Amino acid sequence: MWFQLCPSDIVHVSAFGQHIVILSSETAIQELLDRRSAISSDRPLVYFGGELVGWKDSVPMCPYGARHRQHGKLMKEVLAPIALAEYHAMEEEKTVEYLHRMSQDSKDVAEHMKLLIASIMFDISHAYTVTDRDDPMMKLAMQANDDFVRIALPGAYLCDVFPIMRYIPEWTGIRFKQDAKKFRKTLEALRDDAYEKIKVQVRHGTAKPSFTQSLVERNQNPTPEEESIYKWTSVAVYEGGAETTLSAMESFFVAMSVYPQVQERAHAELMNVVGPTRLPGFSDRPYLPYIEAMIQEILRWNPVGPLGLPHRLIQDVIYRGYDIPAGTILLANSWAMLHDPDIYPSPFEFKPERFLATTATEPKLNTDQQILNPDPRRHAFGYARRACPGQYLAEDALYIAIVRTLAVFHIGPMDKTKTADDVEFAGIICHPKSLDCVLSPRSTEAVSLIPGL
Ligand code: HEM
Repeated sequence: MWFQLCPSDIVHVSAFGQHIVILSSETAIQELLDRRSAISSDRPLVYFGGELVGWKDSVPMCPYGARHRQHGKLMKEVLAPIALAEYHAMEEEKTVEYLHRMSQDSKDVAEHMKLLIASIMFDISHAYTVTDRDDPMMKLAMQANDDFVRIALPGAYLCDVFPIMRYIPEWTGIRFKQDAKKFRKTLEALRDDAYEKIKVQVRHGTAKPSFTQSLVERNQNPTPEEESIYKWTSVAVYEGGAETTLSAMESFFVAMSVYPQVQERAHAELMNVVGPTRLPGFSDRPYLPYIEAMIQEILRWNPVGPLGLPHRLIQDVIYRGYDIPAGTILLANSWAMLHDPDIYPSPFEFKPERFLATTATEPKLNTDQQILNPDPRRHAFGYARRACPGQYLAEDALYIAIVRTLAVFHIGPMDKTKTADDVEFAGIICHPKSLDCVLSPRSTEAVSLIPGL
């Protein structure tokens, strides 16, 4: 492995012939990912995940080209603004079910959140109702997600670095082949089971409206390639959306438990705008600037994907006089950019007000004339042609879960001595190391806002 001297805003690591370049400035990202998106919109096809497990056919991982464009068109359809508005009523309903569960047992916050997010994503993709934490479809999807997180890092398995190892036969009992077989089985079940059921329902005229049902109905004699794209795109709604939105929700709970003053200000805004006699809904959103700023701060404070997902260069590039060869994996260090103290003063503090309109006397530019506190979603949702297609659905889900939780519950730390300095996050999809917060009803009146209680 070697490192070499390169422009200060990129780090070039090379190991066993594989080049990885980490981009740590806005300029590097603009130059290498945004402007040159045509040559950096590919994904690295890591042998283990891509080839052996089969991720190479899915939206997040497939190479750039006709298949990706087709995926993209379908994703735009299910996530179009008009479709997102149609999901609002369902999201409000699912949030009420979540409040019910939380009011009965407020201990396992992460489990309640998983269930809420899975129920929203599966309703959109398959009109499938997730019942409880033992739901078979949710378990399958979570397993596939765990497998993905394990294998998504280039080089996670030795056979990625030494492709010759792929020829070691399975009967030798070698670990990576056994793992691959298990992961592939889970992934194929997730891709096929629910889709095949909906196909039968469409034939019998009993399918409920959903994204998958619309894909099956529009083309009842698809080619194998078309059908494969339909299946992978419908799975992408859950696979792209669940773990990521969950990570952001977990950051919200952690932030509220260690920044009580932020929680109280957000609650006060809710009381001013919505009042204590009803639950907040989507129609209140334009009138809640502090909550909106809080969503931005959640995405900045603990970016869900600190290094995003890897891109791959398809041709040689020169960046500030420095040669970067084709095949290089590009990683955007979004975390560094969202914690740059020259751009986001006091970057480790959770301060939603940094995104509110400042007074005339407050500076908007730093001494280098760079804009202070720009919208973090520029980095949080990735870049160019591979940018996240689910951004607005994610923000809707975060908004409704946040406002309704705050309207009914108070969030506090399990351990009262815990402060913001004790909070730690880890992972390529970044989760807090522990989610030790407790929820208690704000008041009897607040709990009585939950319909049906
Ligand atoms: C807070 C929630 C979310 C965050 C922070 C997030 C972030 C990201 C990031 C950083 C990428 C990589 C972009 C790149 O490589 O440049 C990505 C890709 C992707 N996201 Fe999201 N995401 C979220 C929610 C969602 C949701 C709700 C969906 C689907 C409904 C979704 C679907 C996808 C897909 C399909 C890709 C792959 C895009 C491609 O390669 O063409 N994401 N997301």
